[in-house]
Amino acid sequence: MSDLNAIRQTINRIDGELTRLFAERMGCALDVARSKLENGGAILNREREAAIHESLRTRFPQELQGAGDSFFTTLILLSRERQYRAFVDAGRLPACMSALTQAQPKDSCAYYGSFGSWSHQAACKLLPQAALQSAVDFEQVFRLVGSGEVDCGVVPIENSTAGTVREVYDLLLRHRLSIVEATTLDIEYCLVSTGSDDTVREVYSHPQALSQCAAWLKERALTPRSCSDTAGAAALVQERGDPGIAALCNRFTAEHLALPVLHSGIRDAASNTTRFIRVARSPVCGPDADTVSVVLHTPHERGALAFVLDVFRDYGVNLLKIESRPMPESPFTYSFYLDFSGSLRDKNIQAILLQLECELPFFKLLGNYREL
Ligand SMILES: C=C(O[C@@H]1C=C(C(=O)O)C=C[C@H]1O)C(=O)O
Repeated sequence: MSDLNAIRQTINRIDGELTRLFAERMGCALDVARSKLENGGAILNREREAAIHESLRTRFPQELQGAGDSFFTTLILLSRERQYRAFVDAGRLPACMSALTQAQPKDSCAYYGSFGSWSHQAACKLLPQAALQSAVDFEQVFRLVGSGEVDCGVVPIENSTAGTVREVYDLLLRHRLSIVEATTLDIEYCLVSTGSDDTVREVYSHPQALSQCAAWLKERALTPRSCSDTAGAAALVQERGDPGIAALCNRFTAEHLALPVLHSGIRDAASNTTRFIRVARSPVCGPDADTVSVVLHTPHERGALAFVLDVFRDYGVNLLKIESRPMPESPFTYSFYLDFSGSLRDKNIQAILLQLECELPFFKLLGNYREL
């Protein structure tokens, strides 16, 4: 036991020396940052880092080379993070913030689906005063906003039961739109039909709605049939007047079309919510914005994603979501979509954006917004 105490005392002494050396090295990093600010130059210098690693590797005993390399990788990462903070303190803001606008019009808004769809409901909640316009698919919402025909658009991005709306993520990457607001709706469905429980065999709705009620439908041996959106499905049921078919739609649509409701409150999970985003042509950073969304590519090398996660840990930023999508033009490589807590007004967030923007092969700010 006394041996253990003695060893721990030695460890404490070493930690003390390391602490002093660490602070001294970080001070040097700050001096380097000041020099780079004065004379120009990027913070990341891969050649210099490779040379440091190379020269130190041979100085570690064989069995410590891997750990030693990781130790210096972390040390140098902390040194660069210190420098990005110094850059931000000196007024160097990330390029992705240059497009930020204070306010933008929101008089007109396109939403996905027919009148009465969940996206329509979300648009009514976010913009009760705006002139709303229906769009046949997600892409059309993005096109209407991008071309300036409408000020903004509302689309679903994620459901707590069925998961991510993948097409919307892909559109966010392809189009130059920003997320400016988000909201969640509690989702449950009505089964509407001109027939009855005895006659209905097929149920029409949007694939997401069908998947959120898949068990309910299966239990009753009802065949799911996909169509463009929930409100469109209800309109189809009304048009056809076929007692063999029904639709899953929201109560607003059922009442609007005055369709008989055979069942209500339908959803497989006890809680079922969908998040919607409002997209516009330029990013904003309102005083109450608390969520940042970005999309990035990492190099195809060992530890590339771990680097991104380490950066978030080091800056003390809380990651809310990470989603990956394949990049069809380069098979088996991925775009990563990250949501995290924070505001672009915060210097810590500015520094993390500056670092990711400078150090990754691709980085795009998708928006800074608040969930209403
Ligand atoms: C300190 C510098 O900046 C960065 C950090 C390094 C480090 O901490 O050793 C090395 C190279 C750069 O990526 C530098 O350029 O020397």
